[in-house]
Amino acid sequence: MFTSKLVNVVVSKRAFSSSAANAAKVAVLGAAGGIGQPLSLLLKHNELISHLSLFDIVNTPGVAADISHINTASKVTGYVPENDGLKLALTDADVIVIPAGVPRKPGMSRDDLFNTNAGIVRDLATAAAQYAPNAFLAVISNPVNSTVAIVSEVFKKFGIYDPRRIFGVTTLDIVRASRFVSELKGTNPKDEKITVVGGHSGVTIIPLLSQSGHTFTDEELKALTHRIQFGGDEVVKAKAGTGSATLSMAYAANRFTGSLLRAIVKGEKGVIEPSYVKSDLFKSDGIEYFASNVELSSEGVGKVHSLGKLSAYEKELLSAALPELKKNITKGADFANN
Ligand SMILES: NC(=O)C1=CN([C@@H]2O[C@H](COP(=O)(O)OP(=O)(O)OC[C@H]3O[C@@H](n4cnc5c(N)ncnc54)[C@H](O)[C@@H]3O)[C@@H](O)[C@H]2O)C=CC1
Ligand SMILES: O=C([O-])CC(=O)C(=O)O
Repeated sequence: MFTSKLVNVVVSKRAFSSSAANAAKVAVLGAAGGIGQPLSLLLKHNELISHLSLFDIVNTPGVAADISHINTASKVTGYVPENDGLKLALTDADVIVIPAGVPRKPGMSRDDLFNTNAGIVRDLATAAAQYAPNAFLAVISNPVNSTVAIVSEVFKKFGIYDPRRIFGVTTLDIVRASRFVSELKGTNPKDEKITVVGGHSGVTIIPLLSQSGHTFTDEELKALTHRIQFGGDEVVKAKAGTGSATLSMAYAANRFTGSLLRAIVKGEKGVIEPSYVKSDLFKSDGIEYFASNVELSSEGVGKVHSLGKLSAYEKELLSAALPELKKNITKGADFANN
């Protein structure tokens, strides 16, 4: 009796992680940056994380030492490239979150970051493929519409591609949308469930406000849609050359990572987190990745939800988004394959 109980415990504990029984090793790449630091701070509070592994090209030992004093159970380690730092940071990681790369300055588009960030993401994805081929990977680095394609192509080259494990983090668009709608309607943003689909830049961000349960005048609809699509620009402008959204992004990435961990570590069902993933929704238009509501499972992407009924206005937004999205995806895939 006693022995068999013990065996059961051991078996169920082994079912999940390579690094710990019922908690995960999470690696943050770009952990000393504007997003990386507050994100790591928030992740330190997550009891589903046993080991928080922080990597950046600079300053990570200090960030890790600082965060490691917080009295939650997880272990925190910090690495820089010297002495096999990236390999050590990634080995046995269950989840990899990537906020590495340069942010926008006023006047730039997310695509203007491609020249710098594409190479950074390709190199980090290459290391992930080598040292943590079974990990789930969440890309924050912009342009997300392209960087997800880069990671996917790198993983294909290594023969380890599993589209259920790769996510572009678009949570901030949903966070903003619920906040902006609540400001207009005088509601609690926590109660607002606004669906945002497409990609993560300008016109590729498509809020489905017709599904929000609210009614809007045409003027309100246009203003809200524009604000959700260009919310990132508001922050870039206000920060006046010192960067883009970091704190709200850390909040959003923490929410996304937390949802993913609930699905993959605890096997929780019905966790829906919108994200930019391999999707068949617009396959016939030649579009490989698309953000929509995604039901997470123990394998990562479970069910990709379809868009539901769109208004005439939303159909127009979709028509404007698809060609841009296709261009961004092709650019990323071509980069990784050349
Ligand atoms: N998906 C989204 O919704 C959002 C994405 N972003 C994007 O996130 C990225 C990071 O933004 P911030 O944290 O504000 O920038 P940041 O410049 O403050 O931090 C970036 C960090 O990446 C590090 N880094 C650079 N090359 C690296 C490499 N090869 N390996 C590891 N680390 C490396 C830098 O040392 C730095 O600490 C940007 O591309 C930005 O556009 C920002 C906000 C929202
Ligand atoms: O606007 C930017 O460059 C950063 C970003 O992706 C966002 O805030 O949504």
